[in-house]
Amino acid sequence: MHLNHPETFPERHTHGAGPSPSTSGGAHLTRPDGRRRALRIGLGGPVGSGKTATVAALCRALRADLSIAVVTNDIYTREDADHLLREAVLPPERITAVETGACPHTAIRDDISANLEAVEELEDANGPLDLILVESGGDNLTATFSRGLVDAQIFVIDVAAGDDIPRKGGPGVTGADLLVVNKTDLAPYVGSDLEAMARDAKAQRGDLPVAFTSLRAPDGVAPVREWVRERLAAWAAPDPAAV
Ligand SMILES: Nc1nc2c(ncn2[C@@H]2O[C@H](COP(=O)(O)OP(=O)(O)OP(=O)(O)O)[C@@H](O)[C@H]2O)c(=O)[nH]1
Repeated sequence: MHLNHPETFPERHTHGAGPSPSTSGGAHLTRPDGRRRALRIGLGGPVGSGKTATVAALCRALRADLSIAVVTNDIYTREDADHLLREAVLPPERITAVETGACPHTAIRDDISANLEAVEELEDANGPLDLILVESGGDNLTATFSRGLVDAQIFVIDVAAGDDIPRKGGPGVTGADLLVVNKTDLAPYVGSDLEAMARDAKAQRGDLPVAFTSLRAPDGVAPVREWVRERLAAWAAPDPAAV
């Protein structure tokens, strides 16, 4: 148990390579060697919606072509990082766990220093990287990432938690760059209406994209993977402001 004030001193555990100097703020787009830094994508959403499963599936789907690292945020444990390590989705030195204390959202939205340091150290130790995935600890529907920490954010909800979640809105549902409605395989068992969820999401989000996924299906992460690839292509373009 960690007794530090959770909002001020999130703790961090890095595997493999030791610390290296923190060199750039979250808003800086280039590394000291002039290369563009990795695209940082945050994944947030309620407890158990499938954030870790999505991160694992993305790593498996993209690791052959891309250099990837992951930061996980858990309240008092390092369960998500341990899960990713057990599943061997990436080498250990590419996975860092931040322990956030009581309020997971503060470490990705308010005091982002531990997460920023983690992404910078991952890139310094393993870099140059193409992509860093930052997984939030499971939180409520209001958890969103600071734009100083990530360049784009994915909000993951699941159909088993109720098909009225898109209708209720909230900053994650309305404002995330990609809304993922996961566990579509469970819809028939829990009586969730996927078409109504799609309609409600459209009403809340306008033209912002929505991906329906079942990670139980072969290549079920495909719509998210394709969205990430589009983001990466825009990031590599001469004007990354397009991301
Ligand atoms: N049926 C089904 N189960 C899924 C799917 N995606 C994830 N799960 C399961 O849902 C449970 C929670 O998934 P996680 O990926 O741990 O969820 P999380 O959002 O990371 O959870 P926290 O980190 O605790 O907030 C696990 O048992 C997963 O295997 C899916 O598409 N369909």
